[in-house]
Amino acid sequence: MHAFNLQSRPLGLAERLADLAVDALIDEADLSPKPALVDRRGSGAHSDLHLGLMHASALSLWPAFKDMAEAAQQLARIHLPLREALGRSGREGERAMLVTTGGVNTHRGAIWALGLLVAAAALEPGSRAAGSVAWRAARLALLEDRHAPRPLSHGAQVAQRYGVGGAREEAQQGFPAVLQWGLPQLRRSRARGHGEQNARLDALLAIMTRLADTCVLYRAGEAGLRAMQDGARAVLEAGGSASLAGRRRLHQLDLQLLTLNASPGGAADLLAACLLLDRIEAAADQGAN
Ligand SMILES: CC(C)(COP(=O)(O)OP(=O)(O)OC[C@H]1O[C@@H](n2cnc3c(N)ncnc32)[C@H](O[C@H]2O[C@H](COP(=O)(O)OP(=O)(O)OP(=O)(O)O)[C@@H](O)[C@H]2O)[C@@H]1O)[C@@H](O)C(=O)NCCC(=O)NCCS
Ligand SMILES: Nc1ncnc2[nH]cnc12
Repeated sequence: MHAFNLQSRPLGLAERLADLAVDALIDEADLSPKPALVDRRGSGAHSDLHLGLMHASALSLWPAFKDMAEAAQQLARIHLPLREALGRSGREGERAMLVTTGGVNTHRGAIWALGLLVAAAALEPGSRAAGSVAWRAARLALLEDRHAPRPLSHGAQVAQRYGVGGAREEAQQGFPAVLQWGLPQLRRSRARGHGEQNARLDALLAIMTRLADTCVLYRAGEAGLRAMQDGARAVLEAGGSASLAGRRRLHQLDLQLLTLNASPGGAADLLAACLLLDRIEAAADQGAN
């Protein structure tokens, strides 16, 4: 079911992609129990976030995602004018998010990742394999938007301090955390019959085993990042979130990350990217265009 399918006229491609992106964000927010993140149980390591705010934020981004997909359809190739059009829509999306949340950053990384992916999918509607979409998104991310402000963001501070590439590099490399870890784990856990919610949790954990999450680094340094990566690996090695041993480990990881104030917000964004790519590919399998 999609958030905006209430109108009677058939939806265009850009609208359907925006629906899929918003759905992926809402499904990520709802997924529970996620370690130290906002979910149905509560606010995790965040004092300024809650589930209703995550939903409202996701819904506020629909016009920006639609605009990005439309720009890709209209400009129809990977070049600077498209990259800069995406930057404008992305900044417009950030403004809408901040108005909706009263100034709280809920989805900055997600606007970037899902925006690029939505545009990449709209560029070539017949080519929706996850790897192909991510590769086009990477080529877009490699173009330098001349109008992008360069604030000393948390990500930029962490990049200077620890020499990690963060959200920008993850996109420029074609979303390896999603393509190599999240998506294969999602599909493996589904194939083992673990149930959709457990498969999504396992995909999040698989992303957490590898990601240099700048949110975690900013809040909890390298010790926090190690705790996130090692703890996520321990859950998967114990059998994943569908097993009793894995659930016990997941509970321990939740407590540990809460103690460290280490929220894996970047991994959460990339889980949403993973769900989006999975659905775009499934739409292709069903012959949608
Ligand atoms: C290119 C940008 C993504 C800017 O990147 P930069 O690193 O400079 O900026 P940040 O503001 O730090 O945002 C990056 C967000 O990306 C997520 N993330 C973190 N690590 C990774 C990773 N390795 N790979 C992918 N994604 C990652 C993460 O987002 C989540 O965390 C957010 C909360 O973070 P923060 O504000 O630090 O919050 P708190 O710790 O809670 O702070 P306090 O409240 O405690 O103070 C949350 O929003 C999640 O989404 C990082 O935060 C891009 O934004 C950009 O250039 N935009 C310009 C517009 C544009 O061109 N758009 C293109 C449209 S396609
Ligand atoms: N569920 C979540 N909790 C906290 N930060 C997030 N950023 C994106 N999704 C998030």
